[in-house]
Amino acid sequence: MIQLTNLTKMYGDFTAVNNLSLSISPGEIFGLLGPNGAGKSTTILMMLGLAEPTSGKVRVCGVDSTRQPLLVKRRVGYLPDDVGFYEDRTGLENLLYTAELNRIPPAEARRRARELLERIGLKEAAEKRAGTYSRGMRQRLGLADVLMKKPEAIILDEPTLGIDPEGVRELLQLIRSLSRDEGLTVLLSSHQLHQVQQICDRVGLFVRGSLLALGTVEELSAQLFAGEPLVVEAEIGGDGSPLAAVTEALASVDGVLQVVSAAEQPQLVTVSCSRDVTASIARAIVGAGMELLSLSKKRYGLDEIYHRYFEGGKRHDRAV
Ligand SMILES: Nc1ncnc2c1ncn2[C@@H]1O[C@H](COP(=O)(O)OP(=O)(O)OP(=O)(O)O)[C@@H](O)[C@H]1O
Repeated sequence: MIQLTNLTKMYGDFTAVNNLSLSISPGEIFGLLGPNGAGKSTTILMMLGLAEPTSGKVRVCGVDSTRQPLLVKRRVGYLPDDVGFYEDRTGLENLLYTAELNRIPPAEARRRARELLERIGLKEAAEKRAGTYSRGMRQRLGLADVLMKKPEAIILDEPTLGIDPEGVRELLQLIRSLSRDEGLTVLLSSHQLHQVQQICDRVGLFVRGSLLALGTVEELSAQLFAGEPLVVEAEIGGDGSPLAAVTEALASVDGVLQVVSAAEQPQLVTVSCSRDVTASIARAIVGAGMELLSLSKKRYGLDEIYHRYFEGGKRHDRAV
């Protein structure tokens, strides 16, 4: 449904999107994720035919967006991060105006608008002026607006921005159920991984114009943290700091790279290993007469992805 092939966009010497290849299937909900300035909006503009790629190809709904931008616009719904409505017209009137622009016959337009307003939870507010809507209500009206013309795919740029947590939850569930019920392909961009990952079938992590990883959130963490040392955490009973004793006990365990503990939690000893030697660690600690309260493998997940890539932590330069 959406096919990007070696897509690159330069602004002068600056590469905003670097050789991006991506394929999104019909009915899929795909999250294009990345921190501010990653190149998400630039990619979306190229998909919509609103920006010309420096090189590479972009096809949406089988149409070359660069060559036939008007055709793409007819088939794809686009929700920008801040939707413009006629503030002094009601929600319903705004939808009817969109219908008119898309040459939808009046009776059908009215039926569809009412149906959508109910679906998005704005039935009661249908006759209120859009200028009085909250940010969350505006985004939901925006969603109804893009659905008026029955698009095959919708592209949402930062749809959850500025909405309170309950509003975010409602909006995301709405996007998911619309996609499922109508077989709609959804591409959404966000720098809020925690929020959107729950509804995305797959995500692509985009940093400084390059796609660093692609897949489900689990696959993403496996790709991003492959080659990292395995970390095992051991909780040792008793008073005082067991660090010296654990270090000595593990000195002969092949595969152990480093043994550390934090001053504020001396009983919790963190062991970095080049491979999974959890069982040997357990044997060595117990064999040295210490009380092993717990032993667990630390899994890299959303928190680490978030910290490392979205909050400006250490950056990987490996691209897929
Ligand atoms: N018209 C332009 N001219 C020059 N540089 C641009 C232009 N548009 C975007 N950029 C630069 O390209 C990079 C990517 O911008 P883009 O808006 O695509 O990122 P983004 O991931 O959508 O970020 P945000 O979440 O902040 O919108 C940024 O460094 C931005 O400053």
